[in-house]
Amino acid sequence: MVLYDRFGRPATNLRISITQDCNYRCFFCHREGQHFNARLEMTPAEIERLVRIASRLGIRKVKLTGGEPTVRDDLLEIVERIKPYVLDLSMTTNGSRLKELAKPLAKAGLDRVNVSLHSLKPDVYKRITGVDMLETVLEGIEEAVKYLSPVKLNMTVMKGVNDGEIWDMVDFAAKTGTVLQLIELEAPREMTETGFFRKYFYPLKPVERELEKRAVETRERRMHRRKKYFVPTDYGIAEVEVVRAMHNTVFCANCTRLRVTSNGMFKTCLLRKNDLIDFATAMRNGASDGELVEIFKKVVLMREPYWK
Ligand SMILES: Nc1nc2c(ncn2[C@@H]2O[C@H](COP(=O)(O)OP(=O)(O)OP(=O)(O)O)[C@@H](O)[C@H]2O)c(=O)[nH]1
Ligand code: SF4
Ligand code: SF4
Repeated sequence: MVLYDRFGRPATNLRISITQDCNYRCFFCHREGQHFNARLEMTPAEIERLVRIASRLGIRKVKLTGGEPTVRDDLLEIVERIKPYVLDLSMTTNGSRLKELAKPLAKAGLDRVNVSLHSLKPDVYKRITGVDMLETVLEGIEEAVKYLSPVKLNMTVMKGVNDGEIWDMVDFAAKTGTVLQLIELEAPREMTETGFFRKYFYPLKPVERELEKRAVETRERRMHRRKKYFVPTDYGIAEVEVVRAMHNTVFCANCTRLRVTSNGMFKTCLLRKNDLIDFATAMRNGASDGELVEIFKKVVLMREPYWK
C-alpha cells in the first residue's frame, strides 16, 4: 500500500530529525525547516512505532537527520529498531563522528550515509562550519566507504566561498569512490530577497550544462527527477548528482518526502512554515495504532508542492 497526495505524488520517503542539537555552526544551516526550540526528543521506542506505522502505509525509505544525528547517544539503538521496517535506511551527518561510528552503524543496520563536505581546504571548511575538523571528517569518510554504500558527499555551493572547488570535489569523489551531490543554496520564497541569500546564492544550472557536456552517461532519479552525471576524471569515473530545488517545479512535482521534527511533529515540506502536525503528543497520550494511521493519512493529504 502506498498513499498519494492530492497532486498524485506518492509518500514513500520519510526524513526523521532525531535531534536539533549539532556540534557545528554552519552559517547557512536551514535546520531541516525546524525553526523552533524542540527540547522533547522522541525516544527510540517512539521512533520505532512511528516507522512501523509509516511502513504499513508505504514508506520504504527512511533518512535520519538532525541537527547532527550522531550527537545522540542512543543512535545505534534507533538504527537497530527501525531497520527491520524499511528497505533503505540512511543518515545525513557532518561526518565528525564517522570514524568511530561507521562500522557499528553498518552493523546496526544502516545502509548508507551522506556526509556534508563543503570544502577540501581547512580554512574554508572552518569558515563554513565554524569548526576545525576537516581532517577528522576525511578520516571518517575513508572509514565509511569500507562499510556503507554508497557514501555521498554533500557540497552546498556558495558564491565566493567554495564555488572554485567544484571540479576538485568531482576528482575527490572519483578518487574516494564516493558520490558527489552538488547542492544549490535553498531558502523559502520570502527569504530570497535578503542580502544573505543574494550574496551567497550560486546557480547550479551552468554547472549542470558543463556536467552534461563532460558526462559519458546521464541518468534521472525518481526522487525530485534529479539528474545524475557520470563524469570521467584522472581518477576514474565520478558520479555527480545535482540538487537544485530553488524555483524548480519539476523537483517539487516529484517530491516523495515527508519530514518529522525531532519532537515528533510531521512537516509536509522543507520550505514551508506552519505545516506541523503533532504525532508524538498523540502517541504519548495513548493513541491507538488506528488513530496514528489517521494522522499519517491526514498529513499526506496536506502535502503540496512548494514551487509550482
Ligand atoms: N527543497 C528540498 N531540498 C531538499 C530535499 N531533500 C533534500 N534537499 C536538499 O538536499 C540536501 C541534502 O540532502 P540529504 O539529507 O543529504 O538527502 P538527499 O540527498 O536528498 O537524499 P538521498 O540522495 O536519497 O540520500 C539537504 O540539505 C537539502 O538542502 C527536499 O525534499 N526539498
Ligand atoms: S552540520 Fe548540519 S545541522 Fe549542523 S550546523 Fe551544519 S548544516 Fe546545520
Ligand atoms: S515540495 Fe519541494 S520544497 Fe517542499 S520538500 Fe518537496 S521538493 Fe522540497
